[in-house]
Amino acid sequence: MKHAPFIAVEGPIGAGKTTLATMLAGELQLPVIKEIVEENPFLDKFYQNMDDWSFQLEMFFLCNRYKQLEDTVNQYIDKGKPVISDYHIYKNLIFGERTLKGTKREKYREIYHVLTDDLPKPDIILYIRADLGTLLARIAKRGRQFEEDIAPAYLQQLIEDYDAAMASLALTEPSTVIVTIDGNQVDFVENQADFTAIASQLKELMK
Ligand SMILES: Nc1ncnc2c1ncn2[C@@H]1O[C@H](COP(=O)(O)OP(=O)(O)O)[C@@H](O)[C@H]1O
Ligand SMILES: Nc1nc2c(ncn2[C@H]2C[C@H](O)[C@@H](COP(=O)(O)O)O2)c(=O)[nH]1
Repeated sequence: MKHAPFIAVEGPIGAGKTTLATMLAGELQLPVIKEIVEENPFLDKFYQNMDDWSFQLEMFFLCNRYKQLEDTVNQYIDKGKPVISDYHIYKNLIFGERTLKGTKREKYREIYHVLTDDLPKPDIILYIRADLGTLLARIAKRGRQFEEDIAPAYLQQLIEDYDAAMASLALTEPSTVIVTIDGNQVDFVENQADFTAIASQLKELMK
């Protein structure tokens, strides 16, 4: 790779993004950028009434990620330092297209493009795919109270949205390497060999 890579771990809710990004950062001695979740004032309200709270929530995520990405550019990318993040800013569009309707969706889409089109995109995406049963089990294991009522149908839609989004990114961002990880079969938490295989593949890609 010509320059120090910007790596993003992606996948639907509970796929293991934060876990994998943190483990890889430790193994490869990389700085890690993590999603701000617990301080989010709208998430619990959103899960109780999506239609009422989706615009506030999506705008909050977008503004937070925009600021985090700006800081990441200044601290790492512009200085030629590699960095790993537990999300790709494109997820704002994945969620926004799913949760927003009508003019709010159109306005949000415009704001997303104005804010992000000129920002650097990850060179490598580690995309963790997992089926509904796996995601529900991991969300339950994580035990966040506000996620107890996540509708399985919403999660299933997001699984499909993520697949479509990664296929679309492969076409629109052809220089991005997308590595798909089967999160149902590959267990980087319990199985050291599985983790080592992912870390080795990433090291090769970073050369
Ligand atoms: N491969 C795995 N096997 C078992 N548990 C996992 C695995 N990946 C993640 N977990 C657990 O599942 C929960 C959700 O993982 P997390 O990394 O928070 O997902 P995400 O960031 O994608 O939402 C956490 O409790 C984590 O410890
Ligand atoms: N509607 C949206 N919800 C989002 C977005 N990003 C994250 N989330 C939710 C999903 C989880 O409940 C929680 C943490 O996300 P993880 O994927 O790290 O588990 O926040 C979003 O952009 N829109």
